[in-house]
Amino acid sequence: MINGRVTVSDLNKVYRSGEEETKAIDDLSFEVEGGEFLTVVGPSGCGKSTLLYLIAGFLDPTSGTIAVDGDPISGPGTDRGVVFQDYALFPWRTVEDNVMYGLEENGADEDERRETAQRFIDMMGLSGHEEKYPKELSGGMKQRVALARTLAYDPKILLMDEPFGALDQPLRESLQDHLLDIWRDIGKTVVFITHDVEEAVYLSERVMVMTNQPGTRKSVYDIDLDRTRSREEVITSDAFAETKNEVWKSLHEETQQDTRL
Ligand SMILES: Nc1ncnc2c1ncn2[C@@H]1O[C@H](COP(=O)(O)OP(=O)(O)OP(=O)(O)O)[C@@H](O)[C@H]1O
Repeated sequence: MINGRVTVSDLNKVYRSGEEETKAIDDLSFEVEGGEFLTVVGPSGCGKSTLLYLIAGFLDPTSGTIAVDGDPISGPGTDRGVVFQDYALFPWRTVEDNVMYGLEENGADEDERRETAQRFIDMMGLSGHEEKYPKELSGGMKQRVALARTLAYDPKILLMDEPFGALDQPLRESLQDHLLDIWRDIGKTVVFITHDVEEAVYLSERVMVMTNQPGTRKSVYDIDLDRTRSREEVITSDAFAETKNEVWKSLHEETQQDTRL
């Protein structure tokens, strides 16, 4: 059964260090359908990464629940895979060994693991680079290794924290298209975080805009674009421009109120 529905209910997160309290997430509720691509945008510091780490199970909520297919989570699990902006690869492992890492726990023998890793290395266009180390790779290649490593252990849900934020525009666009192809092929739920409204609208089926800190849901947009068309046709269409403007306006209202600026 492939599903991957994420249900966030009455979520609150307060960070405490000594006397100081920071309320990062305030009473946030939303649902992501199995197989859906949802992007979260919001002002800096509104709690986007916190939200992703809570869904990943790396952090515990102060109150509220997060459920996957109806079961409340109580920590990290292989049903959820995280891709970070800074790749988080093991520098001492080759590309192949990085991709094989997530498979080491699941009981498959070495040949099986190698075969699975190779499939995802090929899928990400990294064939021929199996024996290289992260320091020998470009940023775009490192991010493709990180994505291959996460996809290889077959999580139902991909949690992506500004994964293309460190890349230049052409690489960013090429990885966005690659991600969309993979998402269409293998049907994962994606929760994607970005600062970039154009990226959000281009990639997603829905975009959620968060308020200023403490972050909660401000607005949600259904993105209704003809996905059978090329990037150029989509990006230059009136529908794209209109949707992008709406999302931008909603986000801009929040950044205008940011007292730290
Ligand atoms: N470990 C921590 N201890 C205390 N406060 C924290 C901690 N991590 C985050 N915060 C605070 O919680 C709030 C939300 O942070 P978070 O990193 O989730 O926001 P963000 O929306 O991802 O920001 P950005 O877009 O700038 O990356 C911020 O005010 C931040 O300073």
